[in-house]
Amino acid sequence: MSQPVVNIGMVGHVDHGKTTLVSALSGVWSDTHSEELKRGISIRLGYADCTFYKCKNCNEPECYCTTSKCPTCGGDTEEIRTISFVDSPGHETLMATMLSGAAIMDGAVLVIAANEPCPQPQTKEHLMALDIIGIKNVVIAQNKIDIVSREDALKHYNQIKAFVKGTVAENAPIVPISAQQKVNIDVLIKTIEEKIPTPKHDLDKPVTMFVARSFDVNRPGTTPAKLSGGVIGGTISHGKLAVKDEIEIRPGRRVESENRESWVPITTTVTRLIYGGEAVDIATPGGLLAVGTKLDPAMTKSDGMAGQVVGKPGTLPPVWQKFVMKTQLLDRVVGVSEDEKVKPIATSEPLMLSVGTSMTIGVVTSARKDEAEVKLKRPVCAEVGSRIAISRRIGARWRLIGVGELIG
Ligand SMILES: Nc1nc2c(ncn2[C@@H]2O[C@H](COP(=O)(O)OP(=O)(O)OP(=O)(O)O)[C@@H](O)[C@H]2O)c(=O)[nH]1
Repeated sequence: MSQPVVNIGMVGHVDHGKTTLVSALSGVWSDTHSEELKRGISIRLGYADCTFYKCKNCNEPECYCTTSKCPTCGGDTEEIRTISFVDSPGHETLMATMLSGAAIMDGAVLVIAANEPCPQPQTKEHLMALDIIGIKNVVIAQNKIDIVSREDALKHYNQIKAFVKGTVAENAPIVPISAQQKVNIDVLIKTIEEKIPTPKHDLDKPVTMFVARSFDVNRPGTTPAKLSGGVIGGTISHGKLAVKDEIEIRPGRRVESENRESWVPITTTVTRLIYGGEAVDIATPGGLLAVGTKLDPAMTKSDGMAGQVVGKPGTLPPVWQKFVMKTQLLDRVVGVSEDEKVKPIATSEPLMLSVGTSMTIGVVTSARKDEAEVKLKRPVCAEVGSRIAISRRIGARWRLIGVGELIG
């Protein structure tokens, strides 16, 4: 397997088949967290790498697969590219996790099960999140066609068409599949190849990596072999990282002294770089990377470092404890059964802000017409101009209400 070059998100309503599809494409379960197995829903972001191949013999019709020998004719294939799938949870309470995953997606597969009317609430909410974060390359997988009649599948297809009208997915191709029975997976691969290109990466800029997960080395089954020390997982957005590099992690760790808190950047050394279980000496953008470090595993366990940003010392963007953002609110709150109107942002209200892979609560200290000043519970490391997904607590849940831009 070569190094992955693109991250593709699996998004959509709970139980519509995202994890099953990642498994059908990659041959592995993207997440085997014990709590998730018990509850039967994805709780954290799942990851899996998958190499796509094209058969050299079966040209009519073109044959795509995930194995180096063609499953149809047994002939040789050529490798196209390796993809990292980011499997997001579809449950409504886990929207923040979905948003932090969306920050590292270059494109997305919106999975919509054909045996339920479309749209379901998180089908809407996830599509809106892609729109807000600016993910334009979307493919729709109309899943579970094995359990509906042809007539119902067509009716459902038309529901999808009506639902995506006027959204970022208006022209997204819709591929009917069965992830469980592995039907039409080759067509889905071909469509992903056509619709979700590899982004252009700048290798000359100083390296920036967004941390989406982190582990201690003791988590069974998931930590690549031969790693010691704390492991951070995420994606490089530009630049390169090499084994033995000195790195800085920001905002870093919280320090409290004389009742005042501050955040101190962490420095450490890269000991291993691993893509999909394989060690490399140099890591480049695209794909999900595990970085072995000399950090104390207690710091990295249970996603403790998620939301941090990694770079060479002295090169990372500023850390903000408060900032002003330009805001643009949605007309209606999506993701609830009855859409309701979005009220303006008010002074003193808490908002959940997703900036890159970081999620933080920001209390509004001043609300103006299209701007809000917020004081953050946890600081973020971000460039001026970064996009911010804004959620508000409505009932018992955080709901996406708009998008912001960090202006200073
Ligand atoms: N009949 C049928 N069942 C499917 C298909 N794909 C998935 N399923 C089943 O649907 C259920 C949910 O599948 P998951 O892959 O866990 O769904 P998910 O979207 O990842 O769920 P969350 O991550 O919790 O939101 C499981 O019982 C799967 O076996 C399919 O193509 N056909």
